[in-house]
Amino acid sequence: MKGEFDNIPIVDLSGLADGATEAARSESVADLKTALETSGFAYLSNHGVPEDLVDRMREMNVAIHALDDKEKQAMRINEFHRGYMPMSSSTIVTSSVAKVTRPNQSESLMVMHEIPEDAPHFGEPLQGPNQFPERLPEVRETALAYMAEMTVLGERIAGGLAEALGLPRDWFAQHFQDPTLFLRLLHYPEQANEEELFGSAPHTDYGFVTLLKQDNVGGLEVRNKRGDWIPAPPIENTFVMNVGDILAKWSNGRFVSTPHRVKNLSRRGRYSQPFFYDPSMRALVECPPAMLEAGETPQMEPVLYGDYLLERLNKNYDYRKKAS
Ligand SMILES: O=C(O)CCC(=O)C(=O)O
Ligand SMILES: [Fe+2]
Repeated sequence: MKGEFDNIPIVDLSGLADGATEAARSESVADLKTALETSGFAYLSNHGVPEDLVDRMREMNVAIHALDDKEKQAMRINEFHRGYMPMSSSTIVTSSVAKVTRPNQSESLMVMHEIPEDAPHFGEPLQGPNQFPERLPEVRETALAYMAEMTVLGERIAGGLAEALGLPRDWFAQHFQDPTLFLRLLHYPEQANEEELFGSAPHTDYGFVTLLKQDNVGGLEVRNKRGDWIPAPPIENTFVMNVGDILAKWSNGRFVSTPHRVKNLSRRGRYSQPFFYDPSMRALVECPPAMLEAGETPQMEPVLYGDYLLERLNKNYDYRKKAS
């Protein structure tokens, strides 16, 4: 049943790899389906992303946040949502989970899909240049390689999700031709243990799926139906995957977008790197009639993913509020 869970299952994704047997594929799809219908969260093992690349990305994340403030400010977030966000610059006011009043205790570098300057849509909302630290040229290279691998994983997962919904394997592909990709390189300093003060306040994610790598500090928690916060500690060689709001709507509520939060009460900094795999800005998100059962009606009005996303971003990030 939805929301009834006390732990987050490990789902072996080897069945989604190219060349896997049909039996292995069915098993991965079935396990993914159960996890996403129940908790909306899963640890993914055998995901196919090289661990040395994941480790290099983590090292870059640590190096970025060790830069001095001047270097960070030089890449301060631009109107295309790319660059450095200082501590306390986002408050998740759209959270349906809690009334969030205190800003998140984190700093981050937001990297998105690259747009060549001569691309016809360069300059449109969220289609502009990334910003990387001048002193660390390897960051760009590593982030782009990491996003490319994570996109392959996202595509595989989308194939599995389509099958779990009774749709053809490639059903989502048409909506991900120019996927909207976010790689957020986060640092949560040690924080005070105060009420309503979080590294990341209780929220659900906006998008399709989130694929998170965290270090070994811990502090991520997921809320079940009873209202208990279930810890989601790191498990080696896995990603934590969760369903975002747009996938929950798209699947007519089959998959659940579950509240989660982060509090870093350890005595050291915590580093994490969520990758958000989202549809093209122009994708029309509309519940596929083929997945509806007799008598079932779509719960959502069709929406352009780009419109939906911009509305959320404009409300939650300080740097966008003046413009909106
Ligand atoms: O850092 C984490 O563990 C989770 C971050 C998160 O929930 C988010 O960025 O949406
Ligand atoms: Fe999240």
